[in-house]
Amino acid sequence: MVTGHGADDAVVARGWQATRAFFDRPVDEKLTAGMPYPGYPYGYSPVKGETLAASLGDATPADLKETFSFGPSAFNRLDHKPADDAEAFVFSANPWPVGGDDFRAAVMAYYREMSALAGRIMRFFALALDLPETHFDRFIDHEASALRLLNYPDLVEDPVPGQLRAGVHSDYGSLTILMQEDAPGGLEVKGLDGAWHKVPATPGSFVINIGDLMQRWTNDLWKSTLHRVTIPPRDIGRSARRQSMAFFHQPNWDAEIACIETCLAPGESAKYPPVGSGEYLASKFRSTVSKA
Ligand SMILES: O=C(O)CCC(=O)C(=O)O
Ligand SMILES: [Fe+2]
Repeated sequence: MVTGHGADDAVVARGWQATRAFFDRPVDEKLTAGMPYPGYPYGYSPVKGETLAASLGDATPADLKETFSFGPSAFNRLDHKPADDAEAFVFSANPWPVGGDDFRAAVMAYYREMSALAGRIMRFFALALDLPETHFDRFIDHEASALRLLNYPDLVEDPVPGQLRAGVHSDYGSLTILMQEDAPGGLEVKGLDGAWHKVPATPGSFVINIGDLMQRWTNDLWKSTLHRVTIPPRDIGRSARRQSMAFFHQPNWDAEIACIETCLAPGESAKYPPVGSGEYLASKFRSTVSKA
C-alpha cells in the first residue's frame, strides 16, 4: 500500500468519476467499444466475458465483472509499424466508446499519472535490490502498460459454485497500481501463510502488487501475489457495487526479463529462462478468454 505517492489528486478523482459514468451507461453504448474478438487485449468486456483464473490453468466459472482496458497505442504515432507479433499485440488499436471524449481524456490523464508513479516505484525497487537507482529506466522507457477499469455490479442471479467477481490470479507485468473502493465483496490476497487476507481500501492510498515479470527478475525473491475479488454476501441491505482501476505496469514490449545478478546467492542459478515482456503478456491474455 502506498501513500504520499505524489500522484495528482484532481487527475485521480476525475479518472475515477469518468469511469463510474462510463459504467453507468447502457450496455449497448458500452459495447460500441467492445473487444473485436475474445482475447483481444483492449476495449470493453461485459460481465462474464473473462475468466482470470484460467491464466493459471484453472477451470472455473467466468468472472462477475465488466471491464474497459486500453493500452500504450493511445499515446503512439499512428504511422508506427510493429516489428513483430509481440509488439503488434501490445500496441493493438484501442476501441473507444461513441460519445466518450471526456471519458477518454480523463482516463488517459490517469494513465499518465500512474505511469509516472510506477517509474518512481521502480526506482525504489532498484535501490531495494542493491542496484543503481536508474537500473530499470531503460526497460520501461517505451512501456507496454495498460489501464483496466473494473466494475462489479450488484448480483442479479445466484453465483454458480466456485464463481468469483475476479478469479484467483497473479498480475503479469512488473507491478500493478490499484485504486479501489470500500465495498462488500472486495479484494483479497493470499499470504505466505496460505490464508486469504482482505485488503483494506484506505482513501488516498494505492495498493501495489508485484507482477510475474518482477518475480522472474528477482528469481522468486519477490513473489507475484495471488489475489481474487470475492462475491459479496446476499441481503446486506445496501448496494455491493464495487469499482476499481488497475494500472498494469509492463516493461517495454521488447525487454528481455532475465534474472538480476544481485538476486542470486553465491552458487545459486536462475530458476526461469529469459522471457520477452510482450511475448509473456500475449501468452497470458490468450489463456483468459471465457469459454462459458
Ligand atoms: O478489482 C480489484 O480489486 C482487482 C482486479 C484485478 O486483480 C485485476 O484486474 O487484475
Ligand atoms: Fe489482478
